[in-house]
Amino acid sequence: MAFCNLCPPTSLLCSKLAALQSISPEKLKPELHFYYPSEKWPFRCTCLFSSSCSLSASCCRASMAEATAEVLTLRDICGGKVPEHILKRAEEVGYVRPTDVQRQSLPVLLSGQDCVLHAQTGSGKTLAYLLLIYSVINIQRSAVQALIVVPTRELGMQVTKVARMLAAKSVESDNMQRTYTVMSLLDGGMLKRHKSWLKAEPPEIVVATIGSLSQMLERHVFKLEAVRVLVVDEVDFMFNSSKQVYSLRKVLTSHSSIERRQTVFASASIPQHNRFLYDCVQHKWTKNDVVHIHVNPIEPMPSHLHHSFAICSKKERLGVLLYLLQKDAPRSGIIFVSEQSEKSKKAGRPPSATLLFDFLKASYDGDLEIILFEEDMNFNARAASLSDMRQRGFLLVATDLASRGFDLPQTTHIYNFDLPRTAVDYLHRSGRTARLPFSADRCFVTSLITAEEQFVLQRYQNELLFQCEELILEPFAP
Ligand SMILES: Nc1ncnc2c1ncn2[C@@H]1O[C@H](COP(=O)(O)OP(=O)(O)OP(=O)(O)O)[C@@H](O)[C@H]1O
Repeated sequence: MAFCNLCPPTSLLCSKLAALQSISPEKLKPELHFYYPSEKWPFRCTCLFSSSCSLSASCCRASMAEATAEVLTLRDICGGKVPEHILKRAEEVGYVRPTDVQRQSLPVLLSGQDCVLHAQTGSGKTLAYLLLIYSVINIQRSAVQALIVVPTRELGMQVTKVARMLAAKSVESDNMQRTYTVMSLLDGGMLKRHKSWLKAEPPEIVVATIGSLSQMLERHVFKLEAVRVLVVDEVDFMFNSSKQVYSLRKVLTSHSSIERRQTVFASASIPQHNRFLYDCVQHKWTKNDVVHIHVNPIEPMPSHLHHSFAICSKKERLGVLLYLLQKDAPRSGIIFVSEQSEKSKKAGRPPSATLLFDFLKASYDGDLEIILFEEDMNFNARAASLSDMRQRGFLLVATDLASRGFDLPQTTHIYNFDLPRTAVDYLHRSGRTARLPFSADRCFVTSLITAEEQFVLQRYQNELLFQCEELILEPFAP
């Protein structure tokens, strides 16, 4: 039985399936028979992930996903490549079974190829790229070896937390106990202190917002020459942001080179992804053979989300929201409000998030803590809000600043008090709920819209392929 060394899961899968007599070929998808047609099934499978494989890679992956879903663990996929203490720690915190994106991407990532991870919100992309990072860094080398670029301070804090949690156990190296160090280089942070730290004892992993990272690179505080993995999370947002795109391009092409590093881009939304992949190669953001791991392309939204809308006038909205909060009794919820316009700022009006927050403070009589999170708050106030959210049930009033990257798995309800500006924003707001990968519990997204906005919501439904049900509010009169 010869297996391609690029596809360790294949050999494992075969031996596991062989051992597990209970799984018969009939239980698997028909495409799989095509690859395993012989009587000796499953021993004929060889190089499903190999680049020399003549069969369609995506087809292979889809079939593999079906089969591996039943038997493989994260340890099966990563064992021998990701250090044992990291895998143990992952298991201790409950990461045993791989999610779809982890199952499909890890073999490719661990084989060293550049990747675009394109999978639903809450699908576990962070763990996928962190396991890759821990598989390549060398604890004996004192240099920044992995860099994760994120769009916001809050997402950076979260990624840092997961990275540190995985590296919590120390390893023995040169007769010393060492742990991997993870530095967060985030806007609003103590850059002076970080500067000394970077010079004295460079961490193996840096998680950075592009503003702070660029400052450090321009001042030659550190270089990216030893970086072996470069991840850009929420990549579509970063390339779309006029403030971030210039610096990001510089990091990708001037400060480091594709030849020396493995590049990973991640997001739940990559509009016009074929064009993006073309640009990746053309602009040398990735190598030519970058792999697009697209999980659930025909279902961009998590399936156990229930979407609804209530039609009401702008004046009625506060009353309707209060009514819905009482009726739904969320475990925790996020209420999204539009960002304040420049015109309204100039006129000296308070942001609508603050107005709604004040209203709920005065009128909501449920058990949840009302918390505010918006652009105008300083970084300390934002951090305080985040820590409040982690401690008890909450109703968070937020702008789209909270629509990407926040991982608060206890959130059961999302309310769009203002309709998001784009379908992509709708997707990311909705993705702040349904964040327990193996749970079938239903979570809810409700939009409060005027009759005129109904066609906008319909457009989002067409684009994101989901159904939205109308809530009939009668006999309630807000
Ligand atoms: N293998 C796993 N087993 C159990 N839970 C997991 C696993 N992988 C990830 N999770 C959990 O799933 C949740 C979502 O993961 P993560 O934040 O990585 O999603 P994401 O794909 O980056 O989402 P987004 O695009 O919204 O940022 C987290 O709470 C994480 O702890």
